[in-house]
Amino acid sequence: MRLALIAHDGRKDAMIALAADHLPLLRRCTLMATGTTGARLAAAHGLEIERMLSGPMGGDLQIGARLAVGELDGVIFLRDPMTPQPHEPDINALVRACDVHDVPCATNVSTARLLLASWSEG
Ligand SMILES: O=C(CO)COP(=O)(O)O
Repeated sequence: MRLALIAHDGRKDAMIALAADHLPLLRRCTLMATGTTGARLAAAHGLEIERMLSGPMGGDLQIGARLAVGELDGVIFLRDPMTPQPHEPDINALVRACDVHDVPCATNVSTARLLLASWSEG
């Protein structure tokens, strides 16, 4: 399973907690992340993660490009719905790419837990 993990600043603690509950699965996965999210996850859990640029610097676009060529099986993208983001077009492009290529994309913790539980079984 090849997963991308992305969280806005207001959702990074939620991402760390989510990952803590699914470490056996995540350790079996090939992981990529935007820059700061990846750094936080690596520091908190020792996960091996390919880190892209930070989101506002183009990291979402890098992940979208990899997804578009078939290199991802799922995306967990904990967006902060309460805070405007300067790179909103990049965020929309990544979520759109998930829809274009029919790649599962969880944008909140509840959906992410459902996907992770499903992937843990598979
Ligand atoms: O902004 C982001 C996603 O849109 C996340 O980027 P960082 O993980 O670098 O904070």
